Amino acid sequence: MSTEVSARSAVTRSAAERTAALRVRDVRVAYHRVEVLREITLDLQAGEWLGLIGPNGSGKSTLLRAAVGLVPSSGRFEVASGRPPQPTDLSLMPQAPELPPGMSVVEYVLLGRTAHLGWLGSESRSDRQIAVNVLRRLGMASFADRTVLHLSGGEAQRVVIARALAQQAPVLLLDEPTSALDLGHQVEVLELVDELRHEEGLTVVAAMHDLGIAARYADRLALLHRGHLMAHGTPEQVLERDLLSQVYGHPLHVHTIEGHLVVTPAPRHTKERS
Ligand SMILES: Nc1ncnc2c1ncn2[C@@H]1O[C@H](COP(=O)(O)OP(=O)(O)OP(=O)(O)O)[C@@H](O)[C@H]1O
Repeated sequence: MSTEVSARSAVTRSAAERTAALRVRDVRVAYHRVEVLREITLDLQAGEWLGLIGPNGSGKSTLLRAAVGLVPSSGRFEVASGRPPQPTDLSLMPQAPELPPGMSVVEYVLLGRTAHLGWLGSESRSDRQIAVNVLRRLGMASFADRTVLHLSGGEAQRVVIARALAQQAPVLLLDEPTSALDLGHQVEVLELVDELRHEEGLTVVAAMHDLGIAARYADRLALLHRGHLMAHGTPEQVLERDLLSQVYGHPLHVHTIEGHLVVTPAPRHTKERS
């Protein structure tokens, strides 16, 4: 079942395609001949936030990794001008990157500038300033000279986000960016990304497991299940109780609390007392 919720006219669709920051066309990925992404087609407008949701193993990371060429795919990814993405077009914050031992935080964040350096080029003072500014905006300026291996899980995750932001690509791909963060830091990071979206027209694709948080920040959600795009639309359209219960394999409730969507598991069936 595929639910493309918004039916647009052909005229509107071609206009939207022209302004898309990222187009995904019939993308398929197979690992060892087992297909894990099947005919994914999506358009992302400049400045839009797309939330990528779905159970474990549904294909979220694979889609993000395929977009930056880390896994081979068939079909097409295209950026605004209709060409395939170059390293400066898309920035991926991977789910669990290895942090190089012996590297300081600021050196690690500077790796985000690599896509902007020429062959054998080295970082300039302005690259360093960009890295320091990103760390400052994430409240991590005082960590700049610490070694990356001596960070807590949440601190390390924020440093990985800093590296992705330092790349200053127009499209930011975040793979579970806040899974290791406490509530305060979750909001801080997501608000910063949202600010950059509004200030600089950054386009965001964020894979997240917390459906309520995903709904709060995303303009649209894309729900993956076993490599299929099951639903695609506004959070109100996609966070539908029966669909989510089917996809997640457990009865779920969808509530609206103080204007925000919240998804909770239904309590397990308990035996009625006789
Ligand atoms: N390198 C690989 N080799 C073989 N199979 C892989 C590889 N990477 C991922 N897979 C498989 O591809 C499918 C999709 O995985 P993927 O990591 O994209 O899912 P996900 O939605 O990001 O999951 P999660 O929410 O658990 O991070 C899974 O069945 C997974 O086991």
